[in-house]
Amino acid sequence: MFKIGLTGGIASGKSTVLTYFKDKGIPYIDADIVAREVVEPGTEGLEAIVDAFGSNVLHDDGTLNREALGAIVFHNEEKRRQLNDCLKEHIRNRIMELTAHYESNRAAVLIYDIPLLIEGEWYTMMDEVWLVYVNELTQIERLMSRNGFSKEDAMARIKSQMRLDDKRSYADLIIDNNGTPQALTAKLDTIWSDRLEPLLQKPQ
Ligand SMILES: CC(C)(COP(=O)(O)OP(=O)(O)OC[C@H]1O[C@@H](n2cnc3c(N)ncnc32)[C@H](O)[C@@H]1O)[C@@H](O)C(=O)NCCC(=O)NCCS
Ligand SMILES: Nc1ncnc2c1ncn2[C@@H]1O[C@H](COP(=O)(O)OP(=O)(O)OP(=O)(O)O)[C@@H](O)[C@H]1O
Repeated sequence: MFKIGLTGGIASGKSTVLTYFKDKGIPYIDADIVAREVVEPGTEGLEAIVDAFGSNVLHDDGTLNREALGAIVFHNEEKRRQLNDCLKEHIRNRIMELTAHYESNRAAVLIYDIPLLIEGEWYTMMDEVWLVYVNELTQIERLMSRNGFSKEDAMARIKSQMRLDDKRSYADLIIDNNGTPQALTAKLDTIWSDRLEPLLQKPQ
């Protein structure tokens, strides 16, 4: 199974790229979805968060108050590390479990959408790393408009990740997403026919 690690920075366009390949029927693992699963009520992940941050990061119904936790961790490096420590093992276990599932289903290709692929050293288990790249100005604008964040909040989230420029040297393929959605689709059409279709046609 050929493993592709799709990464980028917050709001650089990973989900948009993933949607293109999902629509083609390629199996995928979305780390943001996994990160939500491991904090559902009753999980060890949520328990660890409450131990570390207190019950004021919960809604009245016991679910995680993501806004409250985000406001803490994206403005405080140490708290963010603490959160990562609470969840990293649970996220890793679930991703490895899903990987085993796709291996046993004899998938030819698996795409991993992992925002912290480089920071979390996931790139070492990938056959290729694909980086969805935008310049910082575009990233700030798209993040502000998608999430309704102030410039300060957008910057705080961007600064909590490795600079996109520093991620470039880890990438086997850089997908520049500074242009229009149509320009992105044209690039993905080429990647599909030049890189993915040949992998899918290889005998298993
Ligand atoms: C802090 C939380 C509750 C905020 O939730 P919120 O709904 O506002 O954001 P969401 O989960 O949709 O994440 C949006 C983006 O933020 C970035 N991000 C998330 N967590 C982190 C982190 N710990 N460090 C740096 N960037 C992060 C990613 O680019 C992600 O795509 C949430 O992000 C979280 O639980 N983070 C810890 C888990 C994690 O590390 N996830 C990253 C995927 S492995
Ligand atoms: N080429 C483009 N032109 C204009 N807007 C775009 C383009 N590509 C993506 N967007 C928009 O930018 C925002 C961020 O894109 P997307 O959600 O795909 O990023 P992401 O990297 O998955 O973000 P996150 O790390 O937060 O999950 C979305 O609102 C999306 O619709």
